[in-house]
Amino acid sequence: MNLLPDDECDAFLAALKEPLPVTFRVTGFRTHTFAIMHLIRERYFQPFESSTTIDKPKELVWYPGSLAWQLNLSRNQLRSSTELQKLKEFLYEQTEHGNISRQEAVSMIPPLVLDIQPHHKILDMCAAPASKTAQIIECLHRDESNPIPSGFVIANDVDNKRCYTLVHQVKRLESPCFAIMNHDASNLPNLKTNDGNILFDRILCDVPCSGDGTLRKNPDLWKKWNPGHASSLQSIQLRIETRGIQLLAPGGLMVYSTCSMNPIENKAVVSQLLQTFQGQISLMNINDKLPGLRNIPGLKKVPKNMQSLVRPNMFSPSNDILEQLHLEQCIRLLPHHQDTGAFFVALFRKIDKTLDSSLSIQEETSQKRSAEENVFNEDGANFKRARYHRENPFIFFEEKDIKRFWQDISEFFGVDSSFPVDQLMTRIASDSGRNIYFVSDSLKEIVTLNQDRIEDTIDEKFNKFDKYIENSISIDDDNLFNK
Ligand SMILES: C[S@@+](CC[C@H](N)C(=O)[O-])C[C@H]1O[C@@H](n2cnc3c(N)ncnc32)[C@H](O)[C@@H]1O
Repeated sequence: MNLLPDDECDAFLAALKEPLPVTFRVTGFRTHTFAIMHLIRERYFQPFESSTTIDKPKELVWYPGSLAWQLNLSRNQLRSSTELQKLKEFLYEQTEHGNISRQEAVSMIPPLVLDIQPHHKILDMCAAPASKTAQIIECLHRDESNPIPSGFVIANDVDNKRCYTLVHQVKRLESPCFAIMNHDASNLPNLKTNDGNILFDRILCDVPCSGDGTLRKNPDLWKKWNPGHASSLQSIQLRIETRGIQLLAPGGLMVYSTCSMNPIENKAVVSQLLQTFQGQISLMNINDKLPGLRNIPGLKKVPKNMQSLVRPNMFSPSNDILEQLHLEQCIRLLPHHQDTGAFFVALFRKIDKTLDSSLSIQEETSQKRSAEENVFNEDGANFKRARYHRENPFIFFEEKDIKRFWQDISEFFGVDSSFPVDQLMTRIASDSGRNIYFVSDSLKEIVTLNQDRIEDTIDEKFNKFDKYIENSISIDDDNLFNK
């Protein structure tokens, strides 16, 4: 099929048959991050030095700060190893504390190419279970001297249950600059601010896909795979990606990624998007951003025998157009390149000029397409959209709350009088069992200005904008004093 050079086929197939090695990264960019990494190297990597049976850990050289590592062991081998008991316990414990993330190597790539800065407004369109969202939040907080950056991250997922997993994963990071939306990403509503609708500086579009890049981790996929799978997902992938471009600010970057090797979900989707937004977006070169990462350029043409379920945008455009698209700037990571799963990454930049009015940010239309049509789980299977539950309102502290609660709390914990009390909120109007949350001022603006949409749409029994604020600085948390 010409998916890879002939002389790499044997290595590719051999890698696919091997279990996936364990990879992890130490989270964040703070001083303690480097202290934890030092501890791991000095103390927990010791058994590898003396062992004759296990390979030494390998640094993922393209990940900044020497913070990501690969063990030449599968999860099962690590679980059953007595030699590595201490490392195993440490990894488990530190994962619970949010200091370590057991993330697939290739899945770490998309957030890295976005070059995230603390002032960026960031959207993660298909975010659950949040491994990349966590990475994005860490980048936003990379400047230790500024604990509440002006930027923020909105993470969205259509699957209501998976949004709770998202909450669980991300709350360990204790960021006041993070909110979750639960919505079909292909029809995401605009979010209002005092300056108009938000256009995002950075967007991660990690779409639902057929997932054949995860064959090493999910061997069951060998039995389930069929070519129609990718074809049926292509339409939603394209619609999500299109909405992403509409929500991207001029000059902003959007990364499109899949854990699929299928050109129908990768090259064909990227090529269609470039043609739709011709002259308004450009494809960026990723290779120079991650030195040391082995990969293969994006395919120029979709192999003919993959076009089993035919739509026009599954075919390659004419050679003239192809030459202008520069699809070779996308990257494909294959399992034999550096002993990982497979992945596809494309990076777009929105050209810094006013958009053609037909493509400008669309006010959400209550699309006639049923929501169910747009919902796919991780295996790409269409599932029934979960019924949405009414979420509690977001109630920011007012003068009466300050008198009733905050005085006692702040005295007890010795909170500085400069603490921005008006950025505290609760989710329950009554006094009983209240959790108190802290959000940054930019996030407060978004929550306040978009609150009405929640009620409107719930009345319609169709969830258009339903979010959970989860920054989880509860009052018994030591971090309250640091914020
Ligand atoms: C590949 S996974 C995302 C993985 C995630 N970015 C991470 O790094 O942990 C794709 C996600 O898309 C979600 N999804 C499926 N259809 C969607 C849609 N129409 N809109 C938004 N999310 C969708 C799925 O629920 C799933 O959580």
